Amino acid sequence: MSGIVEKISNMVVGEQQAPKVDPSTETFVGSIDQGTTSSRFLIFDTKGEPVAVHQGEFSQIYPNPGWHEHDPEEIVKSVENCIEGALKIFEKDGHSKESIKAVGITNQRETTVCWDNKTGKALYNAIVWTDTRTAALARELKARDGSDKLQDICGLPISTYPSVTKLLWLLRNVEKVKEAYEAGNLAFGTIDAWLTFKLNGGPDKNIFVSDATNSSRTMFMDIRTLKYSDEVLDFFSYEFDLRKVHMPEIVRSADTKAYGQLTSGSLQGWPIMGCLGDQSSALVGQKGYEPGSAKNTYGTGCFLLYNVGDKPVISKHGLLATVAYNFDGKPIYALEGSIAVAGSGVKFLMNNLGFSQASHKITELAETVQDNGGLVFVTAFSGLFAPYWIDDAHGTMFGITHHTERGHIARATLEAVCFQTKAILDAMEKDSGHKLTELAVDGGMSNSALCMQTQADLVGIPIIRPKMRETTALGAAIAAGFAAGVWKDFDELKEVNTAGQTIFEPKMDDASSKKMFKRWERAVQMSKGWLAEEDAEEGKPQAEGEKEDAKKEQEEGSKL
Ligand SMILES: Nc1ncnc2c1ncn2[C@@H]1O[C@H](COP(=O)(O)OP(=O)(O)O)[C@@H](O)[C@H]1O
Ligand SMILES: O=P(O)(O)OC[C@H](O)CO
Repeated sequence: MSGIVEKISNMVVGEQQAPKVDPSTETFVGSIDQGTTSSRFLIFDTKGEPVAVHQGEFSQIYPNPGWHEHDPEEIVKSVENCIEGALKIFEKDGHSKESIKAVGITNQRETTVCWDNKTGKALYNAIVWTDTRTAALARELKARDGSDKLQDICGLPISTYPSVTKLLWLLRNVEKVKEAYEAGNLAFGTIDAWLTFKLNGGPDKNIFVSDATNSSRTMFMDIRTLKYSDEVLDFFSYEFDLRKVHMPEIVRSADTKAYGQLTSGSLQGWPIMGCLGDQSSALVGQKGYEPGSAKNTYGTGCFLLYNVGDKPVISKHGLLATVAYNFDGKPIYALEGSIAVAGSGVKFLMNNLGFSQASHKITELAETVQDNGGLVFVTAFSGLFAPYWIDDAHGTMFGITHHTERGHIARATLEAVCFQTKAILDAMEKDSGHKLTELAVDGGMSNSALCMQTQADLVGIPIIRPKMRETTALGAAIAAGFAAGVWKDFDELKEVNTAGQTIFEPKMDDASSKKMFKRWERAVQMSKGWLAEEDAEEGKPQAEGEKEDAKKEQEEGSKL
């Protein structure tokens, strides 16, 4: 949570009810931000300032090495709690919910949910975008005839990252998913589709939609037509006929009707009018509307999006083509560099290695040393994503000596994201033929000034950090606000979030910066090939019976 939002939450606690403001004199837009580690609901005024927020974390489930799941029902509950929490603050401050004109949704992308479209019940946990259980399956798919043609259609290469491999794994391995498929009741969706379906009350209304920024992360969508691609569906249908799987209708990112409305809670009846995958949303929130503008969001992972205008650019250097937004049927595209581990590396030091209890303390620890002391941490917990796409690496530290302290490890963890960003910018320059002159940043990890200074030093251009860093949520509010007529065009947003920026200018000399990066590149090459074929074999989920047995054994054990 960015500092400014923490202040808003703290200010309100324990304060008296403020005098009521006439709702006809105020206008607000709500934004659901469903991220990888937490959900939030923010309420923005027309200047793009958040006036109320509530955030809640939910369970991260890691059943096997490389597996990462979420409970889809818990995600919905966390969103509902956040709406109630933020609304309480909002009303305590004297505002009325009647002045909230619409709600937008932004969400973690690729994460895959399968549910029964008759009962509305999820059939398995959501498989999270970081999950690498499909490494062997991805290799199998890459070896099939025609696999090299897919990226040109959908913008993404085959890897464990897009939703398709997750769906195929669920069809192969989860009995309930197979049964729903056989019965013709299997619904597949990313988190945006699941949330809109559930927030609309489930099967009764059966609102089943997704916007193109989310659909472009499944591999199923033709990035030019914004429709499901027959060629892609044919390619992936060799074992299961994917046309038998219900997939959401692809709609515009701003729409007055398609997303329906909230059917329960204090905002029951309020319309959902906007939807953007979180990285596209951050680009919109950073006002990256001109071709050539870019943003880098340091959240759980880190994602650099570069606006390429109204035609997709299919990367030749390890980047992805994605939809930036589609407000009016004229889609705008981005080149994307995706880094799997950013803030999750910081959390790993905290939760798994017990380095500290708070994220900012990791930065403080990193500041206790002058430099990385020769240590390089290739944080390939999910393999390495862009621009490398190495799926047979795991996290590896190079250069440990008797000199190495915890501070060096903290520093190397922050630096790993900066190195990958540098590699992505180099690739982007080759793909686009343009060199960026500055980079806008946001996301939790951008709170670390040390990390942002290192970033500026490594890429050699100024890093611009806005004061209000909830730009992801702001993007979805802008999408909903466009549909609701709160804002009419980008010009009206010119002044939003411009005051109080911090600019990190490059300070390191060129030779030292190049030397650091060269050492990183050597480490990346050396991390390749760790996972042998037998390590990458597909895992199986625990069968229901086995789960029960394990539970009983545990209970009996604890009685002894
Ligand atoms: N001062 C800080 N230094 C380093 N990392 C930080 C700092 N503040 C927050 N983070 C990291 O940022 C991440 C949360 O960012 P956020 O944008 O909220 O992510 P998401 O939207 O993916 O849930 C966490 O992993 C957290 O450890
Ligand atoms: O949770 P974040 O902010 O790191 O974003 C997750 C991305 O959408 C995954 O593609």
